[in-house]
Amino acid sequence: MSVTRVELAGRSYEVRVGPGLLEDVAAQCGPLLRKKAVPIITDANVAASWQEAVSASLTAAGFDPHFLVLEPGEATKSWQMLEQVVDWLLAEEVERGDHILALGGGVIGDLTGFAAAILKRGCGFIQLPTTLLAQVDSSVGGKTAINTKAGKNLVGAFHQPSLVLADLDALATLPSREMGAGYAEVIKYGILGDPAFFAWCEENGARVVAGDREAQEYAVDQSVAAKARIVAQDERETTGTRALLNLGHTFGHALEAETGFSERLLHGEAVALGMVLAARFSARKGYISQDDAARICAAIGNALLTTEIASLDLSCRGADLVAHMLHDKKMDAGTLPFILLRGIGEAFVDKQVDLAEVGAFLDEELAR
Ligand SMILES: NC(=O)c1ccc[n+]([C@@H]2O[C@H](COP(=O)([O-])OP(=O)(O)OC[C@H]3O[C@@H](n4cnc5c(N)ncnc54)[C@H](O)[C@@H]3O)[C@@H](O)[C@H]2O)c1
Ligand SMILES: O=C(O)C(=O)C[C@@H](O)[C@H](O)[C@H](O)COP(=O)(O)O
Ligand SMILES: [Zn+2]
Repeated sequence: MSVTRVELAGRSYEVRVGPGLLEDVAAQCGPLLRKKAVPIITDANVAASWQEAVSASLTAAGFDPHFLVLEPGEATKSWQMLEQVVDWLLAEEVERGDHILALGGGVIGDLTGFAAAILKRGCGFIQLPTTLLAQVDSSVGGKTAINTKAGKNLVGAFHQPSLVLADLDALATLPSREMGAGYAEVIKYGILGDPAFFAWCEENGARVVAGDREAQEYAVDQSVAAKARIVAQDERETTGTRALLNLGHTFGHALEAETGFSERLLHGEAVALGMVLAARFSARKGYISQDDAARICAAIGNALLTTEIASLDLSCRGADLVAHMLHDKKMDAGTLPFILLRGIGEAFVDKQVDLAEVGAFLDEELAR
């Protein structure tokens, strides 16, 4: 098992990565569980594969696990589900000093984390991420949120977990499309800040997605270390450092909104397309070479991810995607900062982007 600490004044916590962590959840969570009853939020797909193991570990240690099993999918990050979760936690008599367990992917982690942030003005929670995406990204760093009609993650809070247990065994039951989507957030760390890791991804990305355990372990460890470093520097995205983790997301969230937050386009798939667009737009602006943009597209495509928005068959124009972007949380006094690239491993925040130019660029991409 490897351990990375997310260093935050007074609220540091461990991210443990390794096999067998869900089967050992009772011992791993140890003193964080103060009461016999343990509230656990999960979804039906995760429950089918992992509820029994988690339940057995807790029961054997004298705990009484109580599960709330939700519908899988992005639509679960909603006001309605938040209300259901909060009402259930209140009925469970969860107190501020208690910990709620989030067993699942980013949807369950973001929703449970937000419920924990607002329940009794803030109680504890533990992330048990079961997707590649959640292990490398969403379980670490304390961004929690739900979606609203206006867009992605628009209501939420920064609320850090007390512990993250990333069990590599969980990846064995993950559908391959979800593995590809998670891989987008892995290669993101290379593209935004680590050319050596990007080169490793070029060589090994296909192995990660195909389920090679050694490659997955390396990818998760490197990603968690990168995210922990950035979050420790800029927890609340105020200095610009954490904003780099939004590489591909301004384009990506607009694509998710346009496709109705549906199965048509998963978050990671949208981020993959968004990073391709950020790379091509950076090349168009002369910030990076066409060769580097092509290298980024090829590395993303190698992991079986779609790299052309034209393949989505959207019936919209560039300006419609730009309209979605105006809800981006990075909007600042009428300008929208974009995360662009000066090179592979050199992302930066560009506050001078002309949205009309973005619209025209997207019209070309939609027609490619
Ligand atoms: N908070 C953050 O920093 C952050 C970072 C990245 C993404 N996100 C959010 O995360 C969400 C996407 O997360 P995701 O990709 O994990 O999606 P998800 O939570 O919807 O999980 C993907 C699918 O895999 C299933 N699943 C999960 N684990 C499984 C397992 N081990 N075996 C079998 N099936 C399993 C789920 O039921 C679901 O159908 C988006 O809402 C995105 O906005 C948040
Ligand atoms: O942790 C961060 O910071 C990120 O930006 C990680 C992203 O992968 C994640 O999708 C995040 O939720 C997007 O941030 P948002 O602030 O645009 O919702
Ligand atoms: Zn993301």
